[in-house]
Amino acid sequence: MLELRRIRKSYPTPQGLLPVLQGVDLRLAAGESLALMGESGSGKSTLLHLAAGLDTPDDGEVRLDDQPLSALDEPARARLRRERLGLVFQQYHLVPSLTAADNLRLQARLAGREDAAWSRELLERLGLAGMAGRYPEQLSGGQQQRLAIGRALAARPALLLADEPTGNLDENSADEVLALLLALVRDRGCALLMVTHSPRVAAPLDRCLRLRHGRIAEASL
Ligand SMILES: Nc1ncnc2c1ncn2[C@@H]1O[C@H](COP(=O)(O)OP(=O)(O)OP(=O)(O)O)[C@@H](O)[C@H]1O
Repeated sequence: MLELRRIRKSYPTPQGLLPVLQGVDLRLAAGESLALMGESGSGKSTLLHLAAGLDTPDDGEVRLDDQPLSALDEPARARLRRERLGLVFQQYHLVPSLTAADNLRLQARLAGREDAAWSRELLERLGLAGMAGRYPEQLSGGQQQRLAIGRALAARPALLLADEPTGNLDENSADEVLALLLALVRDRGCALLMVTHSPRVAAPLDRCLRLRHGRIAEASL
């Protein structure tokens, strides 16, 4: 499903090049869920952006559905993202001029997979059914976070990439939303790569990896 091979990535900084990823290998099978942990600044978000084809590695290869992303031009990468991936980033990137329901609908339509019943079910299961007609600014932070999760799942992606998807929720809501996210992902056979700082959030996932000094290792919680 997703494969990262010998990925290297550095950022230019005023002090010179900052090496962030220094030979990262990772494989995620269809339907598998994987937690990615590591200290702040260890490169987790960088890895997620590379996996989504939103940034390119300095060296190494990202393969999605056995296709090297580097072989695709940007429009083809964007199409692959729309049709195969769901993204939940720390900034929700909801469309402010669209209601909650329309944020979901737009995502599904862009992927050519509009499904009113599934959108309704998502809003319901995420506890947002009564808020379908509200605009993002009329929702609390936690509700926006749940809407961002719903939007990412609206087009039934094969792979969900999520960066701290429950980071803005209190512990009880985080547990609830995480359980729901895992149920939705498992129901659909969707693979999941989730960045988290929390061993508690990582625990129910199939595997856990840790980024350290630019490399990746199997982690125990
Ligand atoms: N565009 C950029 N230019 C320069 N440095 C960057 C850039 N993006 C990230 N970095 C640096 O690269 C390192 C890795 O950043 P990244 O956001 O991937 O870490 P992270 O593990 O996701 O951190 P956190 O857990 O705090 O979100 C950090 O030291 C960060 O300051």
